[in-house]
Amino acid sequence: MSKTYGTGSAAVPALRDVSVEFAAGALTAIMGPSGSGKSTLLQVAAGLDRADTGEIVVGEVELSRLSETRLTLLRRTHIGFVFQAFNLLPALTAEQNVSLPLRLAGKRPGRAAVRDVLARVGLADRARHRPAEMSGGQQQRVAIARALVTRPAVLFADEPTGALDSVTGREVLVMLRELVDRERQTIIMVTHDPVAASYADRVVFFADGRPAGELLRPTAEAVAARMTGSGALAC
Ligand SMILES: Nc1ncnc2c1ncn2[C@@H]1O[C@H](COP(=O)(O)OP(=O)(O)OP(=O)(O)O)[C@@H](O)[C@H]1O
Repeated sequence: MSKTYGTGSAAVPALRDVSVEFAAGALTAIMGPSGSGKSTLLQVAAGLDRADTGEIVVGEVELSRLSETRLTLLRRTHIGFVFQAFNLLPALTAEQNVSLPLRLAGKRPGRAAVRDVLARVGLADRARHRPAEMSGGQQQRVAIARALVTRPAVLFADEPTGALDSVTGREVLVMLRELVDRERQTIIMVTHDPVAASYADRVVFFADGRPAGELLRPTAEAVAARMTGSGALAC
């Protein structure tokens, strides 16, 4: 797929003839310098934005042929998205924030299902708390629970630990890893942090709007070496 922002002399090619696959049931990290196209890839792959050319296939469904209405429906049911800024509604409790996607999809959220997903992210005892009453790590876990409540095929996460200190960030990463190991949840995560990337099964490096190498079963050291250029032989 390709994606260019703007036109004429203001055109910025963000993705250039990208061809990349992400395995189901695995945690994949995407890394690369600022402006290399990571967020654009995530937005396009999640159906939040459209590619100019090419195909995006999630499971069996090809997104680029879908109408806006069908794409919105598919996003609500098959795709979860977590952002760096947790984007929770401050007036709502954890439970109410988590049930929001079900309400938007016109479903009546069952309390048991909502409690279950909060338990899966380790927040069974925080259901009645509002975001301001929780730590950053807990708020991000509520955001992840909200993304998981529709049981999406893919969870996309754009720098999910970017706003967290290293200890709470670690808790979120352990939880993402457990979702993959225990439930075979498919997760695709953009990160700048080699430690965060080391929780992944595979790291795909982006440069100038294209994949530029990968590491399997990465260690933080190997990722850092690859990013500074000294690990060119490692990928
Ligand atoms: N809405 C937009 N309008 C115009 N150009 C954009 C827009 N969004 C991104 N770009 C440009 O597209 C290119 C890729 O941006 P993108 O945000 O995907 O990179 P990134 O790798 O996620 O960067 P970062 O690590 O800084 O978040 C950059 O040159 C950026 O300036």
